[in-house]
Amino acid sequence: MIGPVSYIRLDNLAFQPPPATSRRRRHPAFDTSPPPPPRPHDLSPPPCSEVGRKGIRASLRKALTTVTSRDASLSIPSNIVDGEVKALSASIRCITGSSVSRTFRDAYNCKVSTIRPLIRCFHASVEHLARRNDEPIGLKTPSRGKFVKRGTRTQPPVEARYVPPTLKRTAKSLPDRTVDIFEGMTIVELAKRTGESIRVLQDILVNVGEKVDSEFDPLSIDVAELVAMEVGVNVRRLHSNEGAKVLVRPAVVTVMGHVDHGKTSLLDALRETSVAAKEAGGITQHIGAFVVSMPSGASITFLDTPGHAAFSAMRARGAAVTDIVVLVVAADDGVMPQTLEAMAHAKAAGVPIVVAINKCDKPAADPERVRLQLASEGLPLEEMGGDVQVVEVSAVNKLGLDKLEECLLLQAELMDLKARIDGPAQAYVVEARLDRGRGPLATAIVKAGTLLCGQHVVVGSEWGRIRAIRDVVGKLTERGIPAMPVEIEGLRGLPMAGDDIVVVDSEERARMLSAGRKKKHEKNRLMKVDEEKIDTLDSSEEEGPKRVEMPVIVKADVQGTVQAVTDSLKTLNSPQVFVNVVHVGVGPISQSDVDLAQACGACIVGFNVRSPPISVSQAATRAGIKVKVHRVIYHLLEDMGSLIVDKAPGIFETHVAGEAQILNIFEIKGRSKSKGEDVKIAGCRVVDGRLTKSAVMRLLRSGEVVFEGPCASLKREKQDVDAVGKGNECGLVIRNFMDFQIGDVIQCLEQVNRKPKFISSESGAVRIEC
Ligand SMILES: Nc1nc2c(ncn2[C@@H]2O[C@H](COP(=O)(O)OP(=O)(O)OP(=O)(O)O)[C@@H](O)[C@H]2O)c(=O)[nH]1
Repeated sequence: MIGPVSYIRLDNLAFQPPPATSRRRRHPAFDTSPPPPPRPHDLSPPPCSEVGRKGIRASLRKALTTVTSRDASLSIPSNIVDGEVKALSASIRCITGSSVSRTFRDAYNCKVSTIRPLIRCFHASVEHLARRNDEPIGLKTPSRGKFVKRGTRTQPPVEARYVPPTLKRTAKSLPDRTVDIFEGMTIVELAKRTGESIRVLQDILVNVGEKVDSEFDPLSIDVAELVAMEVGVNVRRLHSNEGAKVLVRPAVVTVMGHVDHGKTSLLDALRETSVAAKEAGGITQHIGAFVVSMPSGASITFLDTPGHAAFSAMRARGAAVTDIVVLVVAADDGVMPQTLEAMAHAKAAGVPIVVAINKCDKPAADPERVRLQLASEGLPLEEMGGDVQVVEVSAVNKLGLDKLEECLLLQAELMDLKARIDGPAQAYVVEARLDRGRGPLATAIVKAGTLLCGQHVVVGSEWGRIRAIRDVVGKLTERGIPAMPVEIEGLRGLPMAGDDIVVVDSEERARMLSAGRKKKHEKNRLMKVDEEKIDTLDSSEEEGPKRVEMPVIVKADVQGTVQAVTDSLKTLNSPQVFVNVVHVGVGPISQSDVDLAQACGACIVGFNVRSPPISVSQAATRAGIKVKVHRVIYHLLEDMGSLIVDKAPGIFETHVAGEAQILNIFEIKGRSKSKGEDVKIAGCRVVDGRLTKSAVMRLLRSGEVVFEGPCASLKREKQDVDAVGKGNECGLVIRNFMDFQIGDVIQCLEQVNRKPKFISSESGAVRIEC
């Protein structure tokens, strides 16, 4: 389970300016300082034997004091995970502007080989801390903090302190920079784009086992990606079309629109005119895409995943798979929230829209109203002088389909869609699933080049050698060409919708690139979890109740639904409960899911998967793990919503449970049980609700609160009672209060725990309201 991020503060350490001989890149904040005094002689490396004993933290502190060589209030997360030493190294780099090895070398002013034991000690200390820690994740690489200098140009800084970045800024430090890389680029070019020094890149090259003689030697695009990933930037692979054969390619089209406006019906109707239906006499289509051929010989590739989830997922990974969006709007219903959402998606992705006004056969159909609505939403329709084509169709009666196809062809022609057909393929995953017999299968759209059987590929962070390629009807084929939907077999793991497919030279390269991407992916994931936590943290801090975490494991039939379910679950995050998706996977719920759930106290959510085998269900029941399997996303969210509501601590509120009026006052001498003091009893009549003995009483006089305190005694006709209802008379004593007056009002205050509510809107959006 993820615990809160805690920090070991290394404050108040003595300021030790860097040595005069230091070759370290110095921070501007230190540039005005006088020549630093010679390095103290007592900086001898701590003995390695310290590691592993109780002095671990002290050893780390000492190592860091030495490394940073200055007053460093560096925050080191105490829950560093194994393998995250790099992140700590990054914070060292952030402070000193240099790598750990180099910082040590500079601090000791000697060769790295001489102080290697100290560096090892440092790494071992961190790793040991990581292993000892129960909280497995939650580390953030500190983003660059800033140095605050005290002192002026003439006066040397008396205090220079590294101010660690705030939690919020740290979490926002997700690597969002993307650089373009291409085959044959040099280290110099890569250094320019990534902003790293040539020297650092050369070191990384050596680490990844690549030998480059000169900084002007061309790098392969895979090596460039590996190096770029190591310095923490995202990459976009550019492929040159120079000298390649470029041909017109079919358009790839996605259908989007509001719930129930007829997306599936329209795709079904179009599919009937598709190649698959014609070739195989209407057999069930094999993969999540189909191709419609026109009499002119042109064709259109339709992606068979209506809805926004897959589209957003692809766009999030920068996969420009879709060329055109068909926006389906029901003629009777008009523009609805998800219509606008789809428009926004297409606009953000820069993808042109063709509008299909559906259900025109219905008596209540009003296509003109839809046109006006779309125009008022800023969509420049062709009929109104814009460039967005509109077609009236009826998916059920199959009317207007040929017109829609014509419009799509025209749009494709306007876009002049061309692709290189020679050379290594550039492709994107549309959908991925696990087949029992054939292993991971990915439906992909080739965007350029040719994908061949036998090629080594890296797909997202998975890799494999293509064992078989199948076309839309499941027929084996040797190659995949631009805009052709294919299913590939032979991957080692399951990729995700939107992942890119990269062809590499060898298995070794594929393994290496895949490992690099996995590492980066995991790092990003951890940072994202922190960012999500922090996003809703502010309000929870103000309101008081401590935020609890609900770990969840998501299993679904295909990768696209895994993503959709995960994204939907995140919408249920609230200041009181944080839904933490700790693991996702494709396929049925297995024993290992139950084991994981038990280890981290998670519940398991299955969507569109078979119920788990009896042995697995029994194991889950024994371990007290909640397993929820659903086929309708709304039911799943509703179910999870009630779990979240149960788990939420709620907010305690004071509630007036009853009201009484004082009619008489009795004074009894020496009656107090503890001290034998006098006691005053208020004789009251309950005028509203009820008074309970366990509650707090509030005394009001002329509407003003005079006193609040616990009830010391509540009696009815000399009998002690727990509660008195409306209309009854009673005698009441309030602890430490005797100044009753006839006519005063006594309110009975009870604490009520207000739990959050699960709210669902008409458009299907859900949320938890606190
Ligand atoms: N009369 C009429 N009904 C239609 C037409 N197209 C779809 N429908 C009906 O509208 C309902 C919803 O159609 P779907 O194709 O499931 O709509 P959808 O947009 O895919 O729905 P979601 O997948 O839930 O978002 C079904 O009952 C269809 O029969 C049409 O052209 N005319």
